[in-house]
Amino acid sequence: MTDFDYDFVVIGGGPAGRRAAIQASKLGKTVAIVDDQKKIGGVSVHTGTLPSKTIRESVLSVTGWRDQYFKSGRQRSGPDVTRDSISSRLSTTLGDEVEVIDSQLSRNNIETLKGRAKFAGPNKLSVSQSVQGKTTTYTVTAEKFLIAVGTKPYRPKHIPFNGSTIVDSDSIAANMPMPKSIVVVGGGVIGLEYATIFSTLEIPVTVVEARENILEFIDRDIIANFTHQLSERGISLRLGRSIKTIDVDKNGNPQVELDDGRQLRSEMLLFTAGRVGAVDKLGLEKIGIEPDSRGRLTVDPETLQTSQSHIYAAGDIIGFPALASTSMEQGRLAACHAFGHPIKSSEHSFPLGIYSIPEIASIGMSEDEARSKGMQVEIGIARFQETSRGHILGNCKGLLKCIFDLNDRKLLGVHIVGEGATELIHIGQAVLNLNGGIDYLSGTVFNFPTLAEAYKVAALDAYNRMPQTRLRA
Ligand SMILES: Cc1cc2nc3c(=O)[nH]c(=O)nc-3n(C[C@H](O)[C@H](O)[C@H](O)COP(=O)(O)OP(=O)(O)OC[C@H]3O[C@@H](n4cnc5c(N)ncnc54)[C@H](O)[C@@H]3O)c2cc1C
Ligand SMILES: NC(=O)c1ccc[n+]([C@@H]2O[C@H](COP(=O)([O-])OP(=O)(O)OC[C@H]3O[C@@H](n4cnc5c(N)ncnc54)[C@H](O)[C@@H]3O)[C@@H](O)[C@H]2O)c1
Repeated sequence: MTDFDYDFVVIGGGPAGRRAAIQASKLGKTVAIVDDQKKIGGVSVHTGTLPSKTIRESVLSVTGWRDQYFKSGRQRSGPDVTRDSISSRLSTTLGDEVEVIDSQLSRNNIETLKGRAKFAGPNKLSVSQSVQGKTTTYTVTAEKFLIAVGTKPYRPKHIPFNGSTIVDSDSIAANMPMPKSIVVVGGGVIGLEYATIFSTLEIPVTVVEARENILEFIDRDIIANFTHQLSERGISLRLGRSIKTIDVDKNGNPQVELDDGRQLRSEMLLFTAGRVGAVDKLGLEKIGIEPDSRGRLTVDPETLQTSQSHIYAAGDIIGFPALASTSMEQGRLAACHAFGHPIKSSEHSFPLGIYSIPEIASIGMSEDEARSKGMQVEIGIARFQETSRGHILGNCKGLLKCIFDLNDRKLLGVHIVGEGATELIHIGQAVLNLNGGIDYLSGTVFNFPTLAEAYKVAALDAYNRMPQTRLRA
């Protein structure tokens, strides 16, 4: 048998890589993670999930957003106070997170190798690290590998990124700007999360989205409520519009020309039109693996093996759904398969959570999807204003929508917009995945006063409209 330095080497210290490494170590394997950043954690900890959610929480707190209903106006803090508050919260939150990760890895005897990994052969990586301008390179061998290198912002060549007035989401996470106005190009998840954060700071926001609708994977009633809330706040949505040119004027301010000839001017432009796999200089040609045009890798969805059976891939690099939550589970599945403990990937629906202001969350089928499959459905809707908790919070604009199968009374989908949506969705997730339905939700007792009570209100709403013959005696 060939001697390798490690049983398993993971490239990338994000959620997929870390979960895989810990799982392999629990199975008694020798494991190393190679990561090219100063601190472990990946996009999730340093430029993506955690920074954006921490900035959001900080902005909600500094603006008194959650209390606005009871106050005559919103709190106004100067940009310096806001920026200081964000940066101190970011430094504490991310610092704590890195400490926990470091401790988990060391408790599990996982070695962390700092540097950029590149395949030098089927079982060989070269790792290069630059310290004070001097690059050192060494070789590491392993029996099996996981590619969990994640993604980076898509930066087309014709966009004049300059790191100050024309930026991507990495720049925002590194240094939260306070522009006087902002244009966000790309009304996807990242664009809308940041657009609503800026708007909460009372910064005028215009979102340009090439498609006719935003977030097409979310139920349309939820999007109607969401876009209504955005327009009430003055966020301008330019849907079905693409960018003709983006330039900077003599003051360095972005100037956008849309395909209909309209001009948009602002102090800053955030470009969030998707992400691409971080596969450049990974030496994939040395191992016969070819990425697609967006740098993503194809794997067997059951085993997470690439075309080379000893090389696995997981996380954002394999594409949809590209979430921290699903990446972790993919990493675990890959490690279990690699070391003889295959587990079946869950057939259960997973939730989506969008941390815009207000939040959106969703699980299962949308109404359109169920109807397009020819299913007979009944819909139950609860507005947060129908719950006492909504009144106590002064936050009544939320909506919870349940979709039930009219024939077997089972829950098919839940869609929520409003405070707490990303937490509330897990009640729907449990009921849906355990095959529950309208009888459970309408007959169960929820704590009072809670927003969770909206599930009961929605279930009763649907129940009252169901044809009598289908109602249980
Ligand atoms: C702004 C933003 C907000 C987000 N919010 C959410 C959210 O709220 N909820 C959610 O579930 N998901 C969210 N995501 C998505 C989430 O961050 C990703 O799904 C997750 O980070 C993917 O994890 P990963 O393990 O694939 O790799 P990543 O977290 O991308 O980490 C990959 C690591 O590998 C390193 N690397 C790359 N190439 C090499 C190489 N050759 N050698 C060594 N190291 C290398 C990278 O530098 C990085 O450290 C968000 C993403 C962004 C950008
Ligand atoms: N809460 C969460 O779970 C969360 C939060 C942020 C990011 N993420 C992850 O990050 C990934 C990337 O997010 P994203 O928002 O960058 O990508 P995305 O693919 O979700 O959205 C990009 C949007 O930009 C639009 N677009 C593309 N080119 C355009 C152009 N030239 N002009 C105008 N619009 C254009 C697309 O139509 C699309 O709606 C997501 O798919 C998601 O997996 C998740």
